[in-house]
Amino acid sequence: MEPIREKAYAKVNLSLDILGKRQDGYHEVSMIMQQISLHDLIEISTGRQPGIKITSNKSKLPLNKNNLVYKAAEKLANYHQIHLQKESIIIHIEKNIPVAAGLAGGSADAAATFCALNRYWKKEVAENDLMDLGKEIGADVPYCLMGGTALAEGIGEKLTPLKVKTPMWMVLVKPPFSASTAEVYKAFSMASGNRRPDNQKIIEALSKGKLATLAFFMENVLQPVTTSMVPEIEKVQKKLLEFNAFHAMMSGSGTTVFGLFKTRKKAESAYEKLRKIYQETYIAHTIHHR
Ligand SMILES: C[C@](O)(CO)[C@H](O)COP(=O)(O)OP(=O)(O)OC[C@H]1O[C@@H](n2ccc(N)nc2=O)[C@H](O)[C@@H]1O
Ligand SMILES: Nc1ncnc2c1ncn2[C@@H]1O[C@H](COP(=O)(O)OP(=O)(O)OP(=O)(O)O)[C@@H](O)[C@H]1O
Repeated sequence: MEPIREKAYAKVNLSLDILGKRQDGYHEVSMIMQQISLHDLIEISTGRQPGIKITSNKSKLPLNKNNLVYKAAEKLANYHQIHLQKESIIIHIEKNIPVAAGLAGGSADAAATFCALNRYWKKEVAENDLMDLGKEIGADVPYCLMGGTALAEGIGEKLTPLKVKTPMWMVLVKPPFSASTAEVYKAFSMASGNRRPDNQKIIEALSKGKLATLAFFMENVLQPVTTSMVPEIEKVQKKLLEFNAFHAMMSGSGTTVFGLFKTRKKAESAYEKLRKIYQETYIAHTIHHR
């Protein structure tokens, strides 16, 4: 049988606002999510030994139960009442998305695993049920299942798809330091007075293709928090702007910074310069389903 392949696309946060903290420690957010062409590849094939085996081209990735792909397989098997120990499946993760970078690489892999395994087992799951299973794995997983451009509220699971008039090119730079999402949220203070995004204005700007307005209202309230841990973020942002990005901002809890460009040519020119300075530099465009 031919292996089943599914692309797992990364995301960037065009905005990230925090509205409050819940009893369970999670934060109420309001953020605009954008899927991008940078992707991992999930490949399912039949193995020889019983159980699930995870392999990857990236040596540092956990290949055990801590991998979000394993958690996704476990949850989906449970839902379909399939006994994983009686299966013999190899899940290969071709990792291209930088790890612990604010680009939801692990969440995207989990979402793609759901889709690939449903095809492998020839099963279907109602969209709502799949979203609920995803939420149990991570706050970004429901969005990764939906893709495209969306407003994400609640802890990130309440999704509204958005219209975008103009696709965009971007260059992403992951400084050689990471930050833990949990630690960044923990260090955030509601009283910080950090600059906040105006999501309604961003939504309008996206639908009309008004890039200057979009740039004016984009903010990530976690950026100053992560920057205090990894000062390199500010340097990268300045470099992206110096190389003609019309806006540059940190994605998610960081540490990746992305710069938006008016043309593919401008993005390519910045990419060529930045990759000589930072090893983890990527070029991508936005992905739109509707
Ligand atoms: C930073 C973002 O990537 C922005 O899109 C997400 O908000 C985080 O999504 P994620 O990594 O899928 O998050 P999870 O794996 O569910 O949670 C990781 C940790 O981040 C914190 N967390 C996450 C989401 C949220 N709305 N509030 C939080 O406080 C919690 O401490 C949690 O223990
Ligand atoms: N399939 C996977 N891909 C990447 N990381 C994984 C995976 N499974 C588990 N992890 C672990 O999860 C942690 C976070 O990885 P991930 O790349 O998803 O972070 P992130 O891009 O910051 O996500 P987010 O933007 O959702 O906060 C890493 O420390 C890694 O060891």
